[in-house]
Amino acid sequence: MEEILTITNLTKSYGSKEILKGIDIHASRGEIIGYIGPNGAGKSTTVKIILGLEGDYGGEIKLFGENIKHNAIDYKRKIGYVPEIADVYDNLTGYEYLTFIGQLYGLELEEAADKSQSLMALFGVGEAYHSRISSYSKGMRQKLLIIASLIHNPDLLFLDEPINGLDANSVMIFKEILTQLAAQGKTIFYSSHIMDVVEKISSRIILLYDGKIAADGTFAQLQASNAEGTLERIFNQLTGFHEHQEIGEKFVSIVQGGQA
Ligand SMILES: Nc1ncnc2c1ncn2[C@@H]1O[C@H](COP(=O)(O)OP(=O)(O)OP(=O)(O)O)[C@@H](O)[C@H]1O
Repeated sequence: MEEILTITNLTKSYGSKEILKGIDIHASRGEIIGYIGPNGAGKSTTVKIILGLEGDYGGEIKLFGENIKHNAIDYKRKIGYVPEIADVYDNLTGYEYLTFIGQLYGLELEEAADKSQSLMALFGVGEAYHSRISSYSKGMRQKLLIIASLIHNPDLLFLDEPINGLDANSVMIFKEILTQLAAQGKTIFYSSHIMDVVEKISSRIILLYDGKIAADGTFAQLQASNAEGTLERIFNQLTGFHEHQEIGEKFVSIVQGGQA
């Protein structure tokens, strides 16, 4: 299988805080990798390093066979990214934003416009194409971000909580899009805390915990070597967490004026 992304012994610190303590990740063509871990584990940090948005790291990252340190610009054309929190230019219309992004990636205006309009229509937001983004609902903005990440037909896609705000029908469409993209040989990194979605769509799941890769395998493999049952239970087990009931009870008690 052609290796698209190879991360070897990646380390990253912020000040004296070690976030990534030497992680190894291999991703091949056509894989959908569910990249999970507790809040603050370093998932976004990993993605930002791969995208070249964070420079100061240890270890080696190869994309499409080349070390990203030696090939600073070219590889970015082959990557799409849906950030968890995005600064979208509110004053632009959907048309202006998407054609701007498309042209940044080297598309001609007409091609970018045709693609954008068709993709917005398919996602059920075609009538908002010429409206300002400031008037979009949360889900409409998310659809815009998804389209913007795909407009240049990237080979590698990084998605951070991509279905945030999407309604149930749109989630079904989006899952189908991911399945089709993977079948076309695209590689997808899917970061999310919604465990049942990760469980269903990922061909492989990687769990980042305490700066290291705590698990890496198919859902079936994770079940075989950890808890049987859902990915949520496997996540609880691998992160050593069992106190949800106790914490929830204390929380409600304090809300109601009781003792901690
Ligand atoms: N620019 C920064 N300066 C200092 N610390 C940072 C910076 N960016 C991230 N961190 C710290 O690095 C750690 C990892 O953050 P990161 O955003 O990668 O986590 P995450 O796994 O994506 O979390 P979440 O699931 O909550 O989105 C956190 O402790 C965070 O406070």
